[in-house]
Amino acid sequence: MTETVAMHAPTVLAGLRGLEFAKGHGTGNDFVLIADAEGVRDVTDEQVAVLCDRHQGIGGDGLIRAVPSRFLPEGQALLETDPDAEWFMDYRNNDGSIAEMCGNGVRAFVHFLLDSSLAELPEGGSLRIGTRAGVKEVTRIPGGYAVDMGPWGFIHPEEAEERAVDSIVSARGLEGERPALSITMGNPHTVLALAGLDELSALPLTEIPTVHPLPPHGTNVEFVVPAEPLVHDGVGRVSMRVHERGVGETQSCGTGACAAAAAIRYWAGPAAPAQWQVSVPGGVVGVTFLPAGADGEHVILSGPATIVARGRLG
Ligand SMILES: N[C@@H](CCC[C@H](N)C(=O)O)C(=O)O
Repeated sequence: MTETVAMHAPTVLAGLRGLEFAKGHGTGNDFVLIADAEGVRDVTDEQVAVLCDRHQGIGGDGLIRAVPSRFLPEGQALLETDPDAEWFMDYRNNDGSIAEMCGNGVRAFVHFLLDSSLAELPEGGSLRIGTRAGVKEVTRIPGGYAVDMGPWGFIHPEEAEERAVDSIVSARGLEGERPALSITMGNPHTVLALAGLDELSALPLTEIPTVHPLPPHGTNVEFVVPAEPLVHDGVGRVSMRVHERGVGETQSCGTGACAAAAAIRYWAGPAAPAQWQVSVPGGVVGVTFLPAGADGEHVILSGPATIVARGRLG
């Protein structure tokens, strides 16, 4: 569906008058997307926050600017070793803060490039996309996109390897402090397992959970419940809700789903499968762990991406 939306932009948006945008999502994780082919639309933190506001703006969990890598210092650095990374995903959380990576966002980003005729991609073909967490290869698959998210890692490797948990989380509505594991997917995540789906659905997630020790740049927090049985037809299954850094609760988090699967798989031990299905309030995403290479175990995230509307700022 394509429709035109006219906004009465407050003063803060005055400089963006006439800017074309799209609204898209991946499993309910929603974004305002803008194309900046000339590298001239450096949206301020305040403008991001207003555009993403669900009452005074367009509304979204984040804003994504599609800009040629050559216009950003971070992008130029990537082009030196990866000249195919023509486009850069400039991702911002809905409070205006910068995040290194967004798994649902990078699928929506590629879908937006195709929908805007800024790139072409046959099914089975791939694009290399610059992000603040390095270049990600995005492959078009039936019904969506599969992203090589790069290797996962522990944020506190010594503690994680010694005790299988490395931090403590408390959250409103959750009884007591719970052990957790902090994992990087380029951006930070802290994963804790709950007793069951009742406990998961009862969480209000209206306040930022407390994590100790807090990773240096804050963290996204994933509350997960492994399915029973955990593995069905060779696929591991987990339900997840997330409180995102710089956003609040979202319907889905792609990097969070990868971190959740990595934690549950680590806790389950060496017999755990490589393929996982992560159910989130906004749908289901797939997570697959590739055999370990020189830089660790790469994680493939797969799922849909949709553009629901296009418009122009008034
Ligand atoms: N929803 C995203 C993650 C977005 C960034 C996150 N809030 C952070 O600050 O790290 C995803 O799909 O990965």
